[in-house]
Amino acid sequence: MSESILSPGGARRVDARLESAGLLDLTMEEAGRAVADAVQASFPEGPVLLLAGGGANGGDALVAARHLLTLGRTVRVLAQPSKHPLTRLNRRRLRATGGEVQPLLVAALRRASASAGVLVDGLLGTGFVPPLRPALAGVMGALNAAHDAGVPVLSIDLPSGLDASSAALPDLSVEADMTVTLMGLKAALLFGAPATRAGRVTLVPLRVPPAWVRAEALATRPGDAEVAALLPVRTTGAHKGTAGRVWVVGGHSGTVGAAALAGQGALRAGAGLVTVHSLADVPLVTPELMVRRHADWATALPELHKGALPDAVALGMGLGPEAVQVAREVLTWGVPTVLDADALSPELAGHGHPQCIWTPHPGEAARLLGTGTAQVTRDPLAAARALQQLLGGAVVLKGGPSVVASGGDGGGSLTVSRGGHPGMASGGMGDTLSGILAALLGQGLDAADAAVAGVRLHARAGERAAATHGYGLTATDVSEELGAAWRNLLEL
Ligand SMILES: NC(=O)C1=CN([C@@H]2O[C@H](COP(=O)(O)OP(=O)(O)OC[C@H]3O[C@@H](n4cnc5c(N)ncnc54)[C@H](O)[C@@H]3O)[C@@H](O)[C@H]2O)[C@@H](O)CC1
Repeated sequence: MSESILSPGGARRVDARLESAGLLDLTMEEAGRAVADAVQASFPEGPVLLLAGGGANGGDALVAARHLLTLGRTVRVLAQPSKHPLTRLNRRRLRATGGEVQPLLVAALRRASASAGVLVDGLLGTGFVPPLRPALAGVMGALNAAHDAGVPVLSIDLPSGLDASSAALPDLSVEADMTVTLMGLKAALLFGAPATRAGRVTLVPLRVPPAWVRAEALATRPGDAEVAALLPVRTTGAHKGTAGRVWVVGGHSGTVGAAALAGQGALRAGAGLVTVHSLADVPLVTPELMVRRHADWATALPELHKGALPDAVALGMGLGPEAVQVAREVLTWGVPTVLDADALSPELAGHGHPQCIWTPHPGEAARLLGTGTAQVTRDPLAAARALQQLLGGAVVLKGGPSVVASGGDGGGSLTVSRGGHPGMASGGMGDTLSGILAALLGQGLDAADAAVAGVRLHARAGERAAATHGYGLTATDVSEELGAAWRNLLEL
């Protein structure tokens, strides 16, 4: 199932629709109940200490407290005063069912947390507008101190203090072991240092009309079954000429391995015939790979153009200083093309076509956009969208997780990949990905589908290889798991 990623503004607009339909009370009830269920399932022992802020995030905590009470748990609630009508209503409901609500004071929090089995953070959700007001800073400091002392913390919607739409870490935010996020994912739960504050994230979609949420989604995160549906299917009559002919254009003195890895990735992602074109001597990492060494590109490219062109090209991996010139010419062929590494230059903006996939990492993205890497990593969704507008085709902004932006009617789409492994942070991984993407283009996928499927395939292969190699993972290990990763996606 595809999951939606919501901005605070998007969540607010769904909220407004729920309110005008008279459903907001039921939604808060469902949210609070889901939080109580998560507490029961993951933290079944000891008293539950719930902290409720003044907004609807606090309202969710009050609903959770009522359910936990009726389940027989010992419950302690510390709450800020609230003007929110539903939060006030749920405070009355909690009291009416025997729950006590005390003021949210640092001293009371310190006392109660000493014996708590779990602490529930319902202070701030998507309604938080930075910067944090000092009154809550002391409370959050005491909450984090309890966490450091070993009390597990469950945050509602997102850890308090995080800006839902930003991947930048604020000075102070709650450190959670688990986050129950509501209706849709939030960018802060997926990217950068804020994501590490959230612990294990569980999405509770809530029974809200899916179309309302989809209409507000900044981006989606496709499920594996949806990715599997994009993968090419062969007929029994398939042969090497119909399974995609891929050219890898890359490699230079000292960086020939990059082209070889891309070639290997393409073969392992199902390409029928893969030829590496280079000015350098490319090692035959896989004997099935064909290699053509050229004297110079000025002569080689027109010659190649005169013959049968391939179904897809991967270009730029270790290609060196001539990459932009080579890319300019290859792009005129109109063949589906993956542009990576040295070919990721702002000079190529306007030279691409709809069947191009551009694959920058954050540093390359910053260079393309004329900005800093920090700006790219602070908001990878916005950066991916801006790159797609600059370059056209599909863009894979690589990272953990990667973002795919593609064009099209209605403004195109943004998807966030799932999975992968930190062991994939090693040289050559991007080269393998370029080969995979070219193989999928060569097997007939369009740029957007190839990008989404290829990134997930790469991540899944990385997960498999990491099970054996951990942080010692190499790009070759990932390539070797590609066939099994493909099977895993299909076997769901
Ligand atoms: N449809 C939805 O969007 C749903 C939302 N729900 C909950 O509602 C939350 C959003 O509720 P709200 O919009 O009421 O907002 P929040 O409850 O997230 O935040 C508002 C509260 O935070 C305080 N606050 C804001 N900025 C602050 C700052 N800089 N320093 C200190 N305090 C600050 C405000 O004074 C107010 O008390 C979600 O995160 C989620 O937990 C759920 O009830 C389920 C349905």
